[in-house]
Amino acid sequence: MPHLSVDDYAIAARELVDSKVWDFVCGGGGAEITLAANRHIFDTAMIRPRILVDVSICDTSRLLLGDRWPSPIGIAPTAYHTLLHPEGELATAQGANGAPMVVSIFAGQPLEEIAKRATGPLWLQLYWLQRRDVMTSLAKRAHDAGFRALMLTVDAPRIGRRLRDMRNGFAIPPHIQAVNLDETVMAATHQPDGIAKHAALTFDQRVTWADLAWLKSLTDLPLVLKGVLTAEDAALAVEHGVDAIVVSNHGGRQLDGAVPAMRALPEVVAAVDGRCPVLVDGGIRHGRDVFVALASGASAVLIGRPVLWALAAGGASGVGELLSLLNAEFEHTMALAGRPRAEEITRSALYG
Ligand SMILES: Cc1cc2nc3c(=O)[nH]c(=O)nc-3n(C[C@H](O)[C@H](O)[C@H](O)COP(=O)(O)O)c2cc1C
Ligand SMILES: CC(C)CC(=O)C(=O)O
Repeated sequence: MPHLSVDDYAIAARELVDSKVWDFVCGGGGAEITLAANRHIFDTAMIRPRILVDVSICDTSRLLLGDRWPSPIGIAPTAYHTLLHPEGELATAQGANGAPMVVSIFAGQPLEEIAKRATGPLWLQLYWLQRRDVMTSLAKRAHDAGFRALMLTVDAPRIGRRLRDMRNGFAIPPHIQAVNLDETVMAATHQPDGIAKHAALTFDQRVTWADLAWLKSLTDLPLVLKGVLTAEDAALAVEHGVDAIVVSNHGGRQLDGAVPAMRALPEVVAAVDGRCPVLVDGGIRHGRDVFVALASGASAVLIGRPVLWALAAGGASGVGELLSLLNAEFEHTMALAGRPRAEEITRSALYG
């Protein structure tokens, strides 16, 4: 059966993936209020289509941090792709078909091997570890392997209370390893509730804005801050020299009750006022959602769980097909909305 929607990948993956891993991937924090709210915004957004416009060519490409992306869709950082497919991030990078991929600090494959299989720009995502020597070495390895940016995730000084994982006693199985970190850093991860335990032991909860200068000094790569949800923090991010912002609540996995990323997006875009690109993630499941995010002021979007579903269902080709589907849906929306160029996807494209 061809996969005609992102949901089709979820249905296919659910058949194949262990139920505890499924809950880890699909679950959120607390009562999953924010997880549901992320989706609700897209389901209620309505487009104002223009008519009698030449839409024979719709340009989906975007220039971001010096790279041309085939579409405004990138792959969000998600840990342990080897939980979903034996080749893990190698398959994802190959299947990206030119789309940018953010590699998680908890990737299951070595950065250098992922770089060899990459088809588009790679960014490396970091959590702030107490072991700064480990961060230094990761940043330098990413730079040397040709990664194009570093991303610091700032919404997880500790891990959200993920009730599904707690009820399941979920632990990362011993054969699944965050191979870019040494075993002493990772030891707690394989115990029950290990993700939260490991983060409590290894993440630095004392980090503040003043520390960003140190991270920036490690390489000449642009720094992207992921997990911004307010105008105040967006303004601080720009003041501290951040090169791009991702408006994100971590796919509803961290603070339950946090504002949906799409609702926070307009105030962040206003505060940034064109000084750096603003990306958004959380709940994007259709090319139409990409259009809505761009019309709300985003420069680009990142996709999390659907990539993992496609990886589980079809490896590299599954990921490639998923991204082609989302891009085709986005291009189709541009055409039927009568907005064939990026600059026409503005707030006026949305109702209300
Ligand atoms: C299984 C899983 C693992 C994740 N791991 C990371 C991670 O290692 N680093 C990070 O910054 N965000 C991580 N995230 C959050 C994603 O980058 C992204 O913010 C979120 O998935 C976007 O929402 P979506 O899944 O609804 O598209 C993870 C999300 C999931 C579902
Ligand atoms: C291993 C986890 C800390 C990765 C993560 O960010 C998540 O599960 O949301």
